[in-house]
Amino acid sequence: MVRLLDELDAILLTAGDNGPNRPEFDVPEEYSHLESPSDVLQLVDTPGKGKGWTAKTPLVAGTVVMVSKPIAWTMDLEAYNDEDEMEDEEEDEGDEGVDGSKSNDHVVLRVLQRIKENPSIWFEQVSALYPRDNIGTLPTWNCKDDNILSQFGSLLRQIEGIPQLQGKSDEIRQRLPLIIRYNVLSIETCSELLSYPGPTGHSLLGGVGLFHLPSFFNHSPRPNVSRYAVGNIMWFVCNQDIPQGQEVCISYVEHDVLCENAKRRNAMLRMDFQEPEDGSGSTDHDGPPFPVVDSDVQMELMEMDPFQRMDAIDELMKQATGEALPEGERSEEDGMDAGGSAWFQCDIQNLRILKAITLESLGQSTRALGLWEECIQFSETNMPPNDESSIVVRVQAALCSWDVKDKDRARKHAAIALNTHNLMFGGGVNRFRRRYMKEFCLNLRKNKDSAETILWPLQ
Ligand SMILES: C[S@@+](CC[C@H](N)C(=O)[O-])C[C@H]1O[C@@H](n2cnc3c(N)ncnc32)[C@H](O)[C@@H]1O
Repeated sequence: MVRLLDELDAILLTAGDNGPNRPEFDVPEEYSHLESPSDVLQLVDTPGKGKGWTAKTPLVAGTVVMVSKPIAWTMDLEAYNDEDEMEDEEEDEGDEGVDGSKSNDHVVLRVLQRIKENPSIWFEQVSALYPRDNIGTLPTWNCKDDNILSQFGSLLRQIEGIPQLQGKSDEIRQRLPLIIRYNVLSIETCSELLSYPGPTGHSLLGGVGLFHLPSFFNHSPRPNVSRYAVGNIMWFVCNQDIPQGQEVCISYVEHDVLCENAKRRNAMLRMDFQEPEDGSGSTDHDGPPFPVVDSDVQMELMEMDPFQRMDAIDELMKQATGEALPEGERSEEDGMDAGGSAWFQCDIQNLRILKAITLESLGQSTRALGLWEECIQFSETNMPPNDESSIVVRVQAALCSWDVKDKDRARKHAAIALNTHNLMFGGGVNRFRRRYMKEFCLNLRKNKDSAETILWPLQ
């Protein structure tokens, strides 16, 4: 994994004007037996859910159950030419609910290209994926890009001419876009990006892909498997002990929205099935339909001078917690008394992170430490067990504690961060230090004595 991370950094360093090249890795040899995980997982049919993976044997937390590379994938950068286009489409998607994204449309073409080159991909992998029947009951593909539609038509005509695929083009035309829609997984390298957005992070390499066996993971709002990617390779790891026979699920939505009520989770899921209501939906206040403090807002805030940023964060925090209305929605009468605006909890968490970073850069490390510890509390209460987000904030809490000379506290946070990381990602302190290298370099702390070499000494 360290080698792959180094290669990713090299790809980013040599990126040209059109962005970085696609990282195309093979599953590392030590994990290749997990491309087909028949020793640990079993496919079963569950009424109402279709096929899904279950544990074939008892699985302990930290077990890697599958490692996979996509049949085909696209980086978002390749699919979207400019930001405006991406924003316009997000608005459209909100209205129409079931429309595919442009990245998905690119994956449709890439999978079709792969089927053309190697027809067995259709027969042995893609055609086995959901939806397999009753496709007439599902919303049809709504591709708005004429160029993609014409390439799709042209590839289908070429496919019709391939002897093994003769008579298949109608089925492929109808099913493939739906297969992509219901099975693609987002690919983001390492969620430590949560605390490290920006042009030198790995966000440029993000995209979506169609995977074969991972497509049989069903969704749960309480997933017992977490996933992470390095380049185009995806790891699936048990985040808790799983008894034999229990269903093994991932979350189709980002972990940081899992603590929202079922109504909001369902809106984020945008699938043809709904998670059952959990009783919390009815108390929803009018809040934004999607999280607000995304990576663009975070970058915008980080570009401000720290004092100005503190004011902006405090103002957003008030809006997020319902103490104030967003700018433009205030009137003389209601002033700041908006009441219950109910933003997403992950927005509040992101604002806490940004505020802690800002306070530390202003030398107010004791106040920052309080916020880092609130972040830990939030992650550990609301995210799936052993979530990477809690490791990220523990790393910061350890470094911040060291800065305020609370060495015991620093060692405690450091040990928990390393142990959790080792459970979910393996590789001991070397891999840990490689993955958090950029976090260590954040230029926040007055104490520049490389606390990381003391807190996480190489063995
Ligand atoms: C990626 S596929 C998962 C594998 C699928 N069950 C199959 O039979 O191939 C996604 C589809 O599985 C079904 N699904 C996944 N999680 C579900 C859940 N928690 N409840 C009901 N259906 C679910 C939905 O039909 C969804 O569109």
